[in-house]
Amino acid sequence: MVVTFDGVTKKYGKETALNDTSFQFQKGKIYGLLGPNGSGKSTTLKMIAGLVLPNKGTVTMNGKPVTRKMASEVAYLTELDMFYEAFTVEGMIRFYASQFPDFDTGRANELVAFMELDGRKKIKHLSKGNRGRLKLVLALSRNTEVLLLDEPFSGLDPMVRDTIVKGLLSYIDFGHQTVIIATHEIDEIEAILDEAYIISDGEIKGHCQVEELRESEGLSVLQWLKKTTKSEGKMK
Ligand SMILES: Nc1ncnc2c1ncn2[C@@H]1O[C@H](COP(=O)(O)OP(=O)(O)OP(=O)(O)O)[C@@H](O)[C@H]1O
Repeated sequence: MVVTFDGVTKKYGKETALNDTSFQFQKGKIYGLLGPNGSGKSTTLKMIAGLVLPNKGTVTMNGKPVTRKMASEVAYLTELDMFYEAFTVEGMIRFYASQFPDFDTGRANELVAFMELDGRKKIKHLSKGNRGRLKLVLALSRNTEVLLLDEPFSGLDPMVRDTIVKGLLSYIDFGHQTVIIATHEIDEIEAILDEAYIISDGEIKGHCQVEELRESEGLSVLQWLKKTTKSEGKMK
């Protein structure tokens, strides 16, 4: 699935989240969406998921405009709704299986074991980090053409982040899925990214092919980000 932003502006009242922005995400690649707080990363993901519509310009998937009805081709990792607090982890997996025909219950159970989650625990009794793990289980168990991960590692113990990030790779459908990860945890995901965009003040300030950046400029993504934005203090 090719996702294209063409001259997109999104305003929330007087606040401009995206300002006449054009960029593209290609099929089968993993993208990092980087930038300071409030730069428009979450808004970008919400627009692909059809949860927020542009004031100007178009967001398309394979040339078709994204509509408010969340496209079935998109899995969007977001906060778990209060509605689910009384569900157990296993109950949540059953619920997702009933809601999404593309949901792979076998993979979800594997991921629950990989993430060392207790399937019988209620969501309201999970720690923040374990809620984060459950959200990843749910997002990675969908067989969608687009996978959107908004701060997927927030709340995760830094000791296990690395293992989890590496483990994620085995659950991403390479060549088929377009994966977009909005994050400040650049060090952790650097190894899995194909490309990255820097977004700041609602505008694209940089785009790189990660391997090329390493080979031709000898820069890590974090170094490139710092060089491009010259605003290290803004990053976590
Ligand atoms: N529902 C909303 N109502 C009003 N303003 C909003 C809303 N959502 C986002 N904004 C504003 O739009 C701008 C972009 O926000 P967005 O959440 O997309 O940024 P972000 O890059 O994801 O930030 P962070 O890294 O802090 O999560 C910010 O100025 C934010 O305050």
